[in-house]
Amino acid sequence: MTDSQASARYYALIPCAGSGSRALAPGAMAEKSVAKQYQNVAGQPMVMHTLAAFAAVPAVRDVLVVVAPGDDFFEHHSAPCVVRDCGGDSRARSVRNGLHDLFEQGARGDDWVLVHDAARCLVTPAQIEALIAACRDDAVGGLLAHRLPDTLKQEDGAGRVAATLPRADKWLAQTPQMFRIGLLSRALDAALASEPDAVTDEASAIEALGLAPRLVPGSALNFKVTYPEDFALAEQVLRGRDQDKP
Ligand SMILES: Nc1ccn([C@@H]2O[C@H](COP(=O)(O)OP(=O)(O)OP(=O)(O)O)[C@@H](O)[C@H]2O)c(=O)n1
Ligand SMILES: C[C@](O)(CO)[C@H](O)COP(=O)(O)O
Repeated sequence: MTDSQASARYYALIPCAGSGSRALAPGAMAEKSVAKQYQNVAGQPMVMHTLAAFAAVPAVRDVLVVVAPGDDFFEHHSAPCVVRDCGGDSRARSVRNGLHDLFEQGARGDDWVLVHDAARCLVTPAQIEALIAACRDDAVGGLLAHRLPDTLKQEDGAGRVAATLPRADKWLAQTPQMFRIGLLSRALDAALASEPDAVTDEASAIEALGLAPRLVPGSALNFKVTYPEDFALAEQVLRGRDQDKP
């Protein structure tokens, strides 16, 4: 093990500044709805489950949650994290702003950051630890991902199938995504300056530098709560885990 591997520090950064527009029930008004990540799932606001998973990973020294400007949720909820209201108008901008904050807190460029969606509340400590174990000696870093389980269709633009695509090499990107803070910060700055709409996750910014992040098998259950029906599924999984506890 090199000196830098031995002294590596791991931060978690949780982008939590979205609104969850796709999660609204039909007819619901966005301005009257609680943001998706704060809705109750299995007895707690969704983000609290996410934070509990990271709090159970001893390697993670600090968790930074990036919320939208003016968001006062954490003034009423106590959680083991630092909260900054530097969220941006896209996920990538929220993450980039959070990385700047980590530097201000004393993080170094060669420290690792695990970026994880607040809305991916089913992640487990074991999955986070598996990602760290797989990437800690990697020159680039990597992400949890899930092999595509279904046949993949391309649409013709009119609601019909244009083609069936090969899927053996296709994965669904999940989070956490783990990269060195300095590298990720440079990658996001460059991606946001050139193709801001294409940078939907951290790995895509790293890929744009010509690097190949490692794919680490996650789980179908580490899904992002995105659509209205996802809440019930997340609730069932979390309640099932509670029942399994001794
Ligand atoms: N400007 C934004 C947009 C999203 N996120 C966060 O990024 C994660 C993944 O985003 P997703 O859930 O896909 O996006 P939302 O914007 O919340 O939902 P939607 O696209 O349906 O409006 C979420 O934890 C969300 O809070 C963020 O921090 N800043
Ligand atoms: C980062 C991400 O969770 C990977 O699947 C996802 O891309 C975030 O959601 P979005 O809809 O792209 O904002």
